[in-house]
Amino acid sequence: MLMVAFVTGTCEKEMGSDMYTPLFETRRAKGRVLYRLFAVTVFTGICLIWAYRLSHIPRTGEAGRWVWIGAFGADLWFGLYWILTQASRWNVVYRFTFKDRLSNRHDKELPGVDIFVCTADPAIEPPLMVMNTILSVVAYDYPPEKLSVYLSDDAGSDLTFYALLEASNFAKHWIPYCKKFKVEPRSPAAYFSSICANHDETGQDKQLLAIKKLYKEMEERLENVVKLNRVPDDAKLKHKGFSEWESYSSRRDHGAILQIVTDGKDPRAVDVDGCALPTLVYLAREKRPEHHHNFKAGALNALLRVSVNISNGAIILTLDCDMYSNDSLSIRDALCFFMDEEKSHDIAFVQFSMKYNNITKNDIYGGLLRASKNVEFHGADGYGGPLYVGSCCFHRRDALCGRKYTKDCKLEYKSVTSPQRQESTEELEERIKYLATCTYEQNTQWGGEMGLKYGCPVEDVITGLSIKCRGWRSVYFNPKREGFCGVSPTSLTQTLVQHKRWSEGDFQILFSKYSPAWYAYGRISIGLQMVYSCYCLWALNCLATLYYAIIPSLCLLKGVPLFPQASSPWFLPFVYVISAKYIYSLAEFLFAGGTVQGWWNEQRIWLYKRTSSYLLGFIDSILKLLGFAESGFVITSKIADDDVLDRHEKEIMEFGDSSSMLTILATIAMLNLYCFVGVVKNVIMDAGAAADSLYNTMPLQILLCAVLVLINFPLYRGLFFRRDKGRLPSSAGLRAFVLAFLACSCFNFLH
Ligand SMILES: O=c1ccn([C@@H]2O[C@H](COP(=O)(O)OP(=O)(O)O[C@H]3O[C@H](CO)[C@@H](O)[C@H](O)[C@H]3O)[C@@H](O)[C@H]2O)c(=O)[nH]1
Ligand SMILES: [Mn+2]
Repeated sequence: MLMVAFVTGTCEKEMGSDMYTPLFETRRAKGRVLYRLFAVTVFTGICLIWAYRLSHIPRTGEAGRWVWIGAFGADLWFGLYWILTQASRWNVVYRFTFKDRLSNRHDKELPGVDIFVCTADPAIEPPLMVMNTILSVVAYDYPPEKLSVYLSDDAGSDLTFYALLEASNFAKHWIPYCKKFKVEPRSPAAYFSSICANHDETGQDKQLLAIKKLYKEMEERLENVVKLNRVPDDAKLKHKGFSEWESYSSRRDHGAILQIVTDGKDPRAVDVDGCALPTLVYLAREKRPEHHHNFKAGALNALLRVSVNISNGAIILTLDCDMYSNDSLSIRDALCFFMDEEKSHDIAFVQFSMKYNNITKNDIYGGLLRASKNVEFHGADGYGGPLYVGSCCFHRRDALCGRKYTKDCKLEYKSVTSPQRQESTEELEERIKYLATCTYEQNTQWGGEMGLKYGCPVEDVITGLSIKCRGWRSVYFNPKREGFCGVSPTSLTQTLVQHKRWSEGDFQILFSKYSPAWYAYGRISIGLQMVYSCYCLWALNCLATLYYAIIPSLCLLKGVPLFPQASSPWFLPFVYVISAKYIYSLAEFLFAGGTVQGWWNEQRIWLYKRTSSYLLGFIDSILKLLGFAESGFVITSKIADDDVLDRHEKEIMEFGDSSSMLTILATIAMLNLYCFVGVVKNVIMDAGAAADSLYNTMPLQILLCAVLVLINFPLYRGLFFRRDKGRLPSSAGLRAFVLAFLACSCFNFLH
């Protein structure tokens, strides 16, 4: 193994082709045996807890029988769910690429790569941000004649088109600059802010100033256009493409607009140094009120069809508009997985990890999902591959379009040439526009067996699963320097809304044709079935979590014990399982580069997501199953006011507008505060013996209630002590008071 690792690309060539050296390597995580032993001890603890619950059910007529049965249900659920999560930790693997070998062996015959960037609303996805993403990918270190970038604009906005024209002009300066100075990252905004921070402007000073000036001018123009909400007339006259907007009536009602902004096949398309430019295409598919547009999945499918006729890249990268490339060599990394002579033939997609440039030190909204990024996806990789999460993922075109895996599925990049063309760019645009019309997909397999799946708010996860069910594998690549960098939500409401969409979508997959629970059986490994089930069951977690966040505290106030006494031997498994689980999760978090405060914040966010987003996601899914609701796609906003950003920097929780989700969270927080204060009051009034017996009979309930009060601290602060705009709205607070009071009274009345 070591030997192979040290053979460099050049040696390889000299040794001849009979000596195969892989383009990538897979290493198993260390300490797996230790982890498995640990997991077995926790499992034993869980079994003991189940045994305790079953053997101590109060008899009919005795107090607390129903709450006990409920607690058994919750413990059973948590135990079973914990077992499912073990699949993500049982078989962790890491991947490493050898890009120098790729260059030595394949540099002359690299496949075409098509990059799809999606945007949907210039008001919450600022064109300047989108253009930074576009510029970061047109500047990839890859032969320009093999690189094509497509922007799908679901808003069909001439502002975005204008921005793309501006970006294409700026690219003529930016690409040569990046290549000359080996710039990283290649999103101009990110690059400029990174060098400001480092004060490292030696050597290239003059050119840096020049390119920065060009960028600032572009930035100003784009910001002006957005502010005025219209494109200046002189710009409209300069490019014939704007005439397409003459028949445009609204973002939900317009014809297909296809504009090849830079045609890589045109010899005049060169940068300031005279080098060829990558192809750059703008597409706003047709939208009509009477046709459902299927959100991002519909947009990507239109791009899949249109791009066949323009560049037909064998490899496709899908990107959200807020995820810029952070490493100009990522395409080459991905190709190491697709072009290895022996191990690549069944790899359908390579999901890259991503980082976020707006996450604060202690990550108050848990946006990083550290465990998923650094452990669970590696674990999924060990069983056949990670989920496709929509962005930062390289696909084989044929697999994404519905091809089944068979033994002869080696990537045929040499025979897939980009279409030869006799016609002019305009003629081509006119000829293939119909591929992006509303009616094109009628009576076809698109959205079903072909392309991205329709009807699910997480089109990405279900599409990835269906690809796997057709026999393919995927790979998770999490390099030291992340390949992509994006924006994470900066308010609690946004985080909760995003997770509602995810949990709802994942839950629906469980009941879809591609259910990981039954359809996938025999098609993917059992380990991977478990991994997928974990995500699909996020929503259902709401029930047991709500139970734990409410009932034990109410019982505490009433003096009904739900857990063993401190002196009982049954106390031990509870203490062991709880501490083992949390100490392990803290260790995992710290190991993945987090802080203790960050871990605490993440626990809070899990509680909030489970009790609000997942609950509503669960309810909506049931309504949808019964045919009462339709699934939507609430786009996450990528902008925020200055004072919101300021609070974000200071890690002050931003509650935002009064949504039903905030009311639920506030109700639970109030209820626990009420119970806790009630218990403290009783202890103080009774003093002595009463307090002692309380500590002995209900230590775990006291602990649970205290932790719930402690973890809700930012919420009490937002309700009682803050005056800024990001505080918890008093309407939500008022509703929470009433609801918490009602809950306590009802419980008192029933028991
Ligand atoms: O009708 C739509 C709605 C959204 N989008 C685009 O989809 C992307 C993701 O939308 P966003 O609001 O940022 O959602 P996120 O929750 O951040 O997205 C995650 O979750 C989605 C599935 O719910 C995946 O599609 C994304 O790739 C994944 O990053 C953005 O580029 C949007 O422009 C469209 O193109 N058309
Ligand atoms: Mn996003």
